[in-house]
Amino acid sequence: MANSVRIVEVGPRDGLQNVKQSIPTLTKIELIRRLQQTGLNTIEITSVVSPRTIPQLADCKTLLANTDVKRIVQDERLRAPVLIPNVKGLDIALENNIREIAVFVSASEGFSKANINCSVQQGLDRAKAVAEIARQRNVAVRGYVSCIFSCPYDGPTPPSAVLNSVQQLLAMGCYEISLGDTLGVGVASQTAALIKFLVDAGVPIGTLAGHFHDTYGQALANIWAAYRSGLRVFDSSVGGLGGCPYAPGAKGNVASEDVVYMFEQAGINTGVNLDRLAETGAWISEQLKKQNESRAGSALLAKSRLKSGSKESKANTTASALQWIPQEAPEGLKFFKSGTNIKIVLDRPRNGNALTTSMIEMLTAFMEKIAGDSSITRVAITANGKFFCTGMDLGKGSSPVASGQATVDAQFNRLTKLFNVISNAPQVTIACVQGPAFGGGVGLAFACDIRIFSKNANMTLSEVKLGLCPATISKAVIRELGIPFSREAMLSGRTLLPEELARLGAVAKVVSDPNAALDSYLTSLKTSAPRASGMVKDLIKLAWQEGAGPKQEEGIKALFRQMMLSDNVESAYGLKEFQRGNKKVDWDAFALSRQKVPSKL
Ligand SMILES: CC(C)(COP(=O)([O-])OP(=O)([O-])OC[C@H]1O[C@@H](n2cnc3c(N)ncnc32)[C@H](O)[C@@H]1OP(=O)([O-])[O-])[C@@H](O)C(=O)NCCC(=O)NCCSC(=O)C[C@@](C)(O)CC(=O)[O-]
Repeated sequence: MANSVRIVEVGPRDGLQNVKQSIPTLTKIELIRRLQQTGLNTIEITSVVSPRTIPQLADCKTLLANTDVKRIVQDERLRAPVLIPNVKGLDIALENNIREIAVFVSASEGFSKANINCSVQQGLDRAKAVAEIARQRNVAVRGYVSCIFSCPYDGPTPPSAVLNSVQQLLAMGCYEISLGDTLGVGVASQTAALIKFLVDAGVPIGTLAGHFHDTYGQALANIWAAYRSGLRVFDSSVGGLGGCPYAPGAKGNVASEDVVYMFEQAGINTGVNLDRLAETGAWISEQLKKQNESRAGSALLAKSRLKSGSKESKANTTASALQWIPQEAPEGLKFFKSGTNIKIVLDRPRNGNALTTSMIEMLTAFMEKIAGDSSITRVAITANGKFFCTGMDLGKGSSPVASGQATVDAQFNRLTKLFNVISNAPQVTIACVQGPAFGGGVGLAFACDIRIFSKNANMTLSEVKLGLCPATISKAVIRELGIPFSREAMLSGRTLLPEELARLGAVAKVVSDPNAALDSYLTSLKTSAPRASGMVKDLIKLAWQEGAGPKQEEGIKALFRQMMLSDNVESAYGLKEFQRGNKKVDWDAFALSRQKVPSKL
């Protein structure tokens, strides 16, 4: 037996089309982007359908026109089929340079009539018209046959009916036929028997794929039986997204995480990063406010939370432990959300979390994105591994040091933008420094409003030892440490210890468990009103930038007016709560209740 299989991820199409609530296009695009980062090499991205037939995919044109989706579709390593019902849909796909499509037919008359309002043969003729044009345009075509075991209208499906559809789809040029147990009623013995029937009738085993739904909990057993019968391609849906329109409340597609787990545990390679897939399943389930239907995904995430050690697990057992939901994870970074809090984790531990060009840009873009999101009130920055951050990437071939003028200017702009966007964030920013920081890493921590330090963390403004100077970070460093201390620290390049930084007031807490301390600090800030916190930040900025001048006076007056005037909903609410005896207002609940535009996270 070959020891690898190909997983065809159908979540963004088959999964989402069965979800009841409306899903923002950006969420769909983000799902596709995350799936691509798991190593999956086939992702069915959408279906070009009439908005009336499938309202959930009404935004297919917008999605296909999106630049991120276009880039993903053109990625040579990826198959990104789009399901096409007719020639009109194909035209739209071709306009968007789709390189692969899928056509679909039913093996049973009743389902064909109900699903696409025509007979099986008419459906096959329609698929043929689409496939022929696609083939002429060098577009690969995949075929689906639904109701391989049973039809909700006609009952059991004869294997000969499946064979007829498979043979016609192959004849029209489909390179692969996915056999769909649409109702999820089949069992392993039926799966093996059907595959044998098809192969005995001359269907090459290498052209078949399995598409199993989990209505009766049989999907994995069917997949394993199909694998043992020689199939090497399986459709599945991340987080078990989807459902069965004929069995309300029943589970839909088998979860991709469960399939990957099963094969990888059996030593059969899927090429998929299961941890990333599990995080994606949890993320999309959270976005859709639904239960994560993947058992393997849920179990792996629970285990990794425990494993991430005494630190996180201990934190999670304390009263103030926060539940962090994974969000985007661009290279070298991980973003999490918990209520109105965001946690950014530098995640390039092998290189001490040194800041690559892409990390700086992604971090800046993320901070810019959340700056306008009134439902986010705090942002924490922390890191994985031994170091918090070893500063600018100094690696051979990746460092912009000793380059041409344009590269140097671009790096200056990049770093300046990053430190500015953090310094000017409307949210309260907290650096949770879990290990030593160097150069730009020190800048990152000092660009934040507040710092929590692990006992083994420290800071080194090491630039001078490398023949460099702490240029772009100096604004934030001098602001927080003051001129005499900064001068000595920068000139000596010595290690600054947590206690001396705490004595200066530059570090709020020195703790043995920084993750737990971060969670509990964030929880304690629930009683600080978000707009008032923004005003505090403005006051500090006025003192620092306009110290004792007329502009400081004017700025303070403007802020005073803002807080006192009757149209300040926050102070009006705070006062009302105080007068009714509530001394601990939950400002997170207030922020979420006032959110007008849905959060993009
Ligand atoms: C951190 C220790 C003490 C660990 O010292 P160690 O424990 O002996 O470990 P190591 O030196 O073997 O480092 C572990 C891995 O991290 C990598 N690494 C580590 N740092 C970086 C880095 N910056 N860029 C790229 N890679 C880095 C290092 O190359 C190695 O990777 P491997 O060789 O195993 O593949 C040592 O590696 C070290 O001294 N690193 C340099 C730290 C430093 O001086 N950073 C300042 C950078 S300059 C800067 O940030 C300029 C800026 C932004 O401030 C200018 C401005 O303000 O405008």
